[in-house]
Amino acid sequence: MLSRVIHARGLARTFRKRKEEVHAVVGVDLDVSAGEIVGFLGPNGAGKTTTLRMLTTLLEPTAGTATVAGCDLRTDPVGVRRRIGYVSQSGSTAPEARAGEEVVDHARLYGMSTAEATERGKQLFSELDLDGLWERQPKAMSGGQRRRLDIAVGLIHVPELVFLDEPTTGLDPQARANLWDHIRALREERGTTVFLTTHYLDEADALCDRILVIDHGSIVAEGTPDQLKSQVGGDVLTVTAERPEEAAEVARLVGALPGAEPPQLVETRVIGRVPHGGRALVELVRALDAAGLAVSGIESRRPSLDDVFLGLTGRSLRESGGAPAPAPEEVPA
Ligand SMILES: Nc1ncnc2c1ncn2[C@@H]1O[C@H](COP(=O)(O)OP(=O)(O)OP(=O)(O)O)[C@@H](O)[C@H]1O
Repeated sequence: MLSRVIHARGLARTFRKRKEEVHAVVGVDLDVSAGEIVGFLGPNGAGKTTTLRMLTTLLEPTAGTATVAGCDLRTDPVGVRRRIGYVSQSGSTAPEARAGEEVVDHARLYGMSTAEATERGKQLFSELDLDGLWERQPKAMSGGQRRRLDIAVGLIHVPELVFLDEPTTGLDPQARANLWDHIRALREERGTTVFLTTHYLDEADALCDRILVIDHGSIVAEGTPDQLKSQVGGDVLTVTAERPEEAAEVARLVGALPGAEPPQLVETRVIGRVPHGGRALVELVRALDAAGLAVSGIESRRPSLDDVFLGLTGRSLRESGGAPAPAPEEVPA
């Protein structure tokens, strides 16, 4: 069995603001194995950053226990800090400093010599596509370069586990995909364990081996992206009636498909859930034909992580600032 790099039980944090109590995290259990890339997904205010700040010793839990990188969070926070890297949402580099100096200064805090830190820093710059930027000030870098510099700072002391808080927020799609490659390379080439928070469903889907979904301070689901999607069950069927007055009849036929759940009708669009999209499509086309009903579009798609999220939290991640789910394939009728 792979060794466990994070093992947390009942981790909780309550904030007290004047007389009000905010239960930001209420009893989180989580396990992360060595070499995993785990995504921590949740809407705004769900408790992601608070959990991360507890696991990285920046915030004391109100309750619960955890070992992180083999050290107890409460009794050996210094041991935890030595073994982990943490890249916060805002990053940690001063805009006026020289990039290389920032990295070396950070390494010196961990007891590395300047020579050792420079060598390792230059190697990291090369791995993270920052060649030629050693003397550059962060304020004169692109958003993607600055984010990769934050990651270089977080990795300079060769941590076995790195926490990334929303690593790609604010980056353009190309810079995001580029950073995903670098995060994958960390695991492939160094065996680094990565625990990251994200708002982006496509990021969690493309990058993470496993996803934990947090809402209102508790973990409400976990699994591989495919496992989570299969929890929703079946396929999503969308049919658009050509004539508005026939939409209700189209909905009736969709609802009558074997194993179908009652469909939703949104203007002329009928959205249903069926156990097997492919089979249902064939039956539906026949039934529509026999009833003389015209449709302008008909599609079947696998549930997206957004469908999972909607089912679990009653909110769409898209509404809470996430990226749109990939577009479904349209099958012209
Ligand atoms: N220092 C604090 N004092 C009081 N309440 C806080 C504090 N920090 C966080 N909270 C509250 O705790 C809850 C969880 O916040 P947290 O930042 O962990 O959420 P999040 O999932 O990281 O959100 P986001 O995606 O917006 O970053 C929120 O209701 C937030 O307002």
